Amino acid sequence: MHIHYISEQNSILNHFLAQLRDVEIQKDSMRFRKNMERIGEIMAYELSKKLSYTNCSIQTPLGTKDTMMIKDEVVLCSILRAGLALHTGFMSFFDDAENGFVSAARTHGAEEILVEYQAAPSFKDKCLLLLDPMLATGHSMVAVFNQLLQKEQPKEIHICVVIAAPEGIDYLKQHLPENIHLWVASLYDSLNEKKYIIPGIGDAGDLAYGEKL
Ligand SMILES: O=P(O)(O)OC[C@H]1O[C@H](OP(=O)(O)OP(=O)(O)O)[C@H](O)[C@@H]1O
Ligand SMILES: O=c1cc[nH]c(=O)[nH]1
Ligand SMILES: [Mg+2]
Repeated sequence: MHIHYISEQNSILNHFLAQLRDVEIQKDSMRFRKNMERIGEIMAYELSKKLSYTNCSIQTPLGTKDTMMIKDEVVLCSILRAGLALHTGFMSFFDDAENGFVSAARTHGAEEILVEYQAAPSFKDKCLLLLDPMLATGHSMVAVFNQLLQKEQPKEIHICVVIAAPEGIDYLKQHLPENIHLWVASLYDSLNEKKYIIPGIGDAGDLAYGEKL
């Protein structure tokens, strides 16, 4: 698995991650969602550098300009609920991408994952970006991956998360194909006995959309 950390170099990304984590600032759910979006935009830009490109000729009013454009179609697929705000950020940059949504709820202390709702286009021979801000045990991501790829295979796969625990990264390494990319925005988080990421941010879905019953 190719792992890309996008905050190894200091940048304004530090501020957006800090605001996600800040126990006071995160109480403003609009700002929380906006920060997820802005992190999604930064990650989308960094990821775009690793895609395949092909030469296209652009007609201007005064002539033509050869321009390298992204070669493959992109499909953005996020994991409900927390993935939605990250999805908006990616969509703002990959604005001609098709979009898919899959639900995943951790039950019984993250030992079981309930994958129910799935609405996704074909991603055969396309570049599939799987989006979820949190990678704790990795069980949700692997459950969704297996469910999505039951019938067809994409040309390439990029898993995009904001905050990852080492246990989650190891779990993906054990259960997913070698030739996928994992993009991570934060560094140096771990996992507690309740399978929450420490210091983490708390419950991303609840912070973005309200506490679920
Ligand atoms: O790596 P894992 O141990 O599977 O944990 C990560 C998952 O947990 C959270 O979802 P949750 O089940 O809280 O649903 P929500 O996003 O609707 O809050 C988060 O959004 C991830 O999908
Ligand atoms: O810390 C965590 C772990 C899983 N899901 C979350 O939303 N937060
Ligand atoms: Mg949650």
